[in-house]
Amino acid sequence: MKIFSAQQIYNADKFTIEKQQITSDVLMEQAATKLFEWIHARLRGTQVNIKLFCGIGNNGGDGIALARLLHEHGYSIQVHVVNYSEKRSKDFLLNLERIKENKIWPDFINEDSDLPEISPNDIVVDAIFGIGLNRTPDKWVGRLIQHINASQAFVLAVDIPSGLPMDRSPWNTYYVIEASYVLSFQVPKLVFFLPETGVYVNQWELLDIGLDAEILEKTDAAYELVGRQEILPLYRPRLKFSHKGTYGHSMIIGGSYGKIGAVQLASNACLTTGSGLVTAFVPKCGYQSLQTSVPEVMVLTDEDERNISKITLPFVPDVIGIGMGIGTEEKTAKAFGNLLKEMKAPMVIDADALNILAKNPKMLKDIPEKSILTPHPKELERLIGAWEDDFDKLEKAKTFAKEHEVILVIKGAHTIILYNGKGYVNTTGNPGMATAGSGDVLTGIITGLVAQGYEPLYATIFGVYLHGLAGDIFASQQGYEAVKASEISTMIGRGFMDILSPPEVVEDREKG
Ligand SMILES: NC(=O)C1=CN([C@@H]2O[C@H](COP(=O)(O)OP(=O)(O)OC[C@H]3O[C@@H](n4cnc5c(N)ncnc54)[C@H](O)[C@@H]3O)[C@@H](O)[C@H]2O)[C@@H](O)CC1
Ligand SMILES: Nc1ncnc2c1ncn2[C@@H]1O[C@H](COP(=O)(O)OP(=O)(O)O)[C@@H](O)[C@H]1O
Ligand SMILES: [K+]
Repeated sequence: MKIFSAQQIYNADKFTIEKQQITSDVLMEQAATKLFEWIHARLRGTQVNIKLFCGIGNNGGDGIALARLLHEHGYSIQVHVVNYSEKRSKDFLLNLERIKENKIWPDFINEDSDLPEISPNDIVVDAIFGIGLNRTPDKWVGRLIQHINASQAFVLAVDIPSGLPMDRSPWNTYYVIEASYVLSFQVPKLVFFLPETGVYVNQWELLDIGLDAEILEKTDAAYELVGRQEILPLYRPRLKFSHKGTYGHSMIIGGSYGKIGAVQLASNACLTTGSGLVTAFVPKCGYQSLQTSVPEVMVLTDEDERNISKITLPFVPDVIGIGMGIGTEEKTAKAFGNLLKEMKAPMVIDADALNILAKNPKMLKDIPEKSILTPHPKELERLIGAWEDDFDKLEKAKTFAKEHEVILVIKGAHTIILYNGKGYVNTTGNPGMATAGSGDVLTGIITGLVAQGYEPLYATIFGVYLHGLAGDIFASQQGYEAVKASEISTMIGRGFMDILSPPEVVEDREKG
């Protein structure tokens, strides 16, 4: 699903109005009706105080129109107009007139007004600012936002939590609504998925307000949200008359004394994802434990006992996954540098192999085309330098990925994959996966998919999704705390089954 910028949403808005020959207030009414239906389906007339805080732009207009619909259906409402500017939008004013015709008299909050009381049992509708926010809210509006956040009431944000800009981190982190739930119009917003801004969102859901399909289709979005719908077409079925050679030979290179488990995790995940053959290359000390723990994996050893010092491959693998537990010793860095020069097929580069690259930027030019780099935030910083905020990070990372022609995976709660100027935002995974070795499993999964013939970009998108899904399935059975990297691998098979199962079973995963 495409993620639009604010400007693209305004364009889609305008296009819809022109093509469908409607007026803009009709679109607002559609939006308000969808909001109303969502609330009504859950409350079913329950008597609870609904306090609507409405700005003076179109987000506020949505709020006012919603208030009218709630009132018409017998709900107890109070409308507070947050009067932060003289420049009221046309459709806000129209809806203000309509609500007055219904004998509802909003309370106007200005700079010197007392803040209205909010009980923890109230429902607050946040329609103060929408996607039009372009500067920090005034102090008194900020105080109101803090007052709402302190109320403990359920806060339903319209379109986007007020105070959250669409294209940068907030100017003042206290001046942003901490929404309990966000009902967002038509398309997801990038800020929902970034660590600095996603914290204000909690849960979100999209409402289809009828923006024209043609404009949604033809707009090129810089980011795409990856759900099951995007994943299923990437799946490559296993063929009846295939053999293990059909599914590729993966090489997993890594480990050092005390860190052989990382290779074990990656090799096991690689096999479980379907790689036909897997060979691990480790320092001598890893031989026995690997042979015993993952019997399906073939093992080659370095001449060095504790570290990788010279990588000699007796065959040409289809793909190499490298870096887990490998360390950053001088001799290891040299061996990795030589391998980069020799290898033509794409590699999946992780962990200390990334740290070696960061320390030796000259090596970057030797990375095989369409290789996949999987840094966590600290490793990313070593590669691309410090950033100002999440948007700056994405821009810097995009530039890096383009310059070196690699697929860059920024790992996190919503892992983002960058390639050739475009971003793919993952939707699976959970905080249980913040655990030792879960990155090693991801490297194994992606390597296993490349081995089977998935295009590197698709292998990455599919692999990141599958990894998170396997973690989600495990967590749904045993809870977040019990998620261990090795347990994620045990659910890879269930993950595939989930991806291939009929849609109604997995519908709930499409929400945030
Ligand atoms: N296509 C869509 O998705 C539709 C969007 N609609 C609503 O329209 C909203 C966008 O409306 P607007 O463009 O009117 O913008 P907002 O309602 O977000 O903000 C109102 C205006 O306030 C001004 N402003 C920005 N930052 C400010 C600040 N810190 N202090 C004071 N004033 C500030 C700006 O001039 C802005 O246009 C969406 O979020 C959505 O709720 C709906 O009405 C229907 C259609
Ligand atoms: N809060 C979270 N929500 C979802 N996924 C997470 C979260 N924290 C970590 N992960 C995932 O777990 C993996 C951790 O990788 P990494 O930090 O490299 O672990 P390690 O180095 O221990 O192997 C990544 O795929 C990341 O996206
Ligand atoms: K809002």
